[in-house]
Amino acid sequence: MESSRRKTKCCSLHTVTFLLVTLFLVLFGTGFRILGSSMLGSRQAGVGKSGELDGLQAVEPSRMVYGQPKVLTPCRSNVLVLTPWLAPVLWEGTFNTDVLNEQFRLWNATIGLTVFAIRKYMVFLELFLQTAEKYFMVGHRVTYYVFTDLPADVPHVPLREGRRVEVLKVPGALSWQEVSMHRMEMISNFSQQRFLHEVDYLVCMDVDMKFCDHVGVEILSPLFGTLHPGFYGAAREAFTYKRRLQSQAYIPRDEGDFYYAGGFFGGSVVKVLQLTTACHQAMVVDQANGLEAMWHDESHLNRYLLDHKPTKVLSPEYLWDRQKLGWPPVMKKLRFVAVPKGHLDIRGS
Ligand SMILES: CC(=O)N[C@H]1[C@@H](OP(=O)(O)OP(=O)(O)OC[C@H]2O[C@@H](n3ccc(=O)[nH]c3=O)[C@H](O)[C@@H]2O)O[C@H](CO)[C@H](O)[C@@H]1O
Ligand SMILES: [Mn+2]
Repeated sequence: MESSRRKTKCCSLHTVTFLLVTLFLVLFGTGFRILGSSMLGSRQAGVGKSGELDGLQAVEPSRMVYGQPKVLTPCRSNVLVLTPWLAPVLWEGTFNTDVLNEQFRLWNATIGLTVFAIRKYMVFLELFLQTAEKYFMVGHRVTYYVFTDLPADVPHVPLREGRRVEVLKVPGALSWQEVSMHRMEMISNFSQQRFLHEVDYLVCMDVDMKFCDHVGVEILSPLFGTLHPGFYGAAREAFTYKRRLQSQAYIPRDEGDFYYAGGFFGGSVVKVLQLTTACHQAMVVDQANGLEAMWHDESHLNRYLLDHKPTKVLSPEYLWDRQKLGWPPVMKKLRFVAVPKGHLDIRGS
């Protein structure tokens, strides 16, 4: 009797000890993991505190745990993930945001975003900036370059740390086609004067849009374009390229890789400077010859990106129109979508 009670006592003592040890290990383990992940940046960037070794400093190797890329299991089987010139095509499921963020944070790159809000298009700017603060390059340094004829009307949107708005005053008395086309000229001029000295990358976007999901450093590359949502499944003959032989934007029917959208392109400042300068010059030549491409700047962008292959191509997840196109299952995320606009109303002066 006595021995069985002692046995029970002994057992419960063991159980308590076991539980305490387990609790200690779990807490210690979790604490260590939290500490480890929060220290990842500093460990990668520098040296451990106790890392003095005979006057030499020992650098702890960085450690990051994430799912293994599987050689025999393609990340997406129903979409093109690589162009014939080996540029990645960005779709949800093809990249790991944590890995990319870690790489870019070490480098501390600054991203410039150019957006035009001229005349009535100012109405789109507040939602654009608010949603950009939620989804665009979160955790990185961002400068929004707002080109406008109405500097006093630029909304004051609360910004995260390391982010700012720069207002650039430009003339406003242009038709909407002219505004759209003059963007190339203005981005080119400001790239030379300022952007080259202020930011590492430029991302150029339409303003009549809002962010709905993550758009991060995965897009950054020397030169990138975005698949137009209306043509990603179409044959090249159906693309609305400029088909007049005399135009600088001319593309024959048996040429063309993709139809890129005018509303989202970018790259390093040098590459964007080259692109916008070339497109602007091509438009000047066309104008002198009495030609205006049907899709204006977009036609010239397409000609340029055919000759200068982009180093990354963004899928239509990055530029979508839900009103026109719904939400097909191939789009796992809709990241940046059109805000409906009454064309005649908004485009009038
Ligand atoms: C999503 C997309 O790929 N859009 C392209 C498409 O039409 P969109 O119909 O999207 O062109 P749009 O009316 O949005 O004009 C392009 C952009 O120019 C700016 N703007 C325009 C007029 C104005 O009065 N004030 C002003 O600020 C504004 O930033 C606007 O977002 O084709 C255009 C050329 O025809 C451009 O290539 C656009 O980038
Ligand atoms: Mn637009």
